[in-house]
Amino acid sequence: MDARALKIEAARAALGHVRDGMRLGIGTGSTAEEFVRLLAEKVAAGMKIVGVPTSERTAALCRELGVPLSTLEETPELDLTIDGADEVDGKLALIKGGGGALLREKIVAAASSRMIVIADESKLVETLGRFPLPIEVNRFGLGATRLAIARAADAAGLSGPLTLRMTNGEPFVTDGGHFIIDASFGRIPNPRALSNGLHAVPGVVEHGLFLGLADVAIIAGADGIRTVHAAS
Ligand SMILES: O=C(CO)[C@H](O)[C@H](O)COP(=O)(O)O
Repeated sequence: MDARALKIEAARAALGHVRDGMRLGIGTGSTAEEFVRLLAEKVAAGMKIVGVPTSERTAALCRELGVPLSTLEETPELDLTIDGADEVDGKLALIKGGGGALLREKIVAAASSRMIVIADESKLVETLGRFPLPIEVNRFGLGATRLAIARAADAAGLSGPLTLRMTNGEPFVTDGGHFIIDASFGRIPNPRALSNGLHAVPGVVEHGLFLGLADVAIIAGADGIRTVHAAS
């Protein structure tokens, strides 16, 4: 099975958790898009849900496919968010933000009673950090923020290149109008310490460590679907 087929399998399994009447957070990325396509089929067949998208990209796909949308202003509490991830560890700590939507993804996940992560098995890791950690930063004071991030990482015992994300020769700009620094720290044995340190940097808007947010991960692999639950 190729990677896309695995993403579809994970998305299909997650769809089994969606019930009529639910208020859904809808993630961003290629795996989340497979979920949107399957969800749209259910909606076309009569399922009543309302979705809050985590990016303009996801919102556009939902509109195109007829998935009804709301906002966190209209619908501030959600029943379930289904989203992809760049890395998932065995305790369901995540790295997200490869698609640049980490801020809205975290706000939506935090507004949800439950979060289900969908991924192919390549995303499952023993320790987070192989994937560079996306850090969303205010455009103002970029040099000072970068230095403060390096110091916060150092205090957590980490170091590595901090690369401003670029697209077509220009800095990548998030839906919120911010920049992203991709931090290649390597293994992150204590994500909580790093998270706390990064949150203390004024120019950091948010980072891609999702800790204590995911309840279930649905991982599709060559041997089938594996469901990982967060320890209660
Ligand atoms: O965090 C994300 C976007 O900000 C995505 O969930 C993450 O990048 C995974 O994407 P994909 O399903 O395309 O591998």
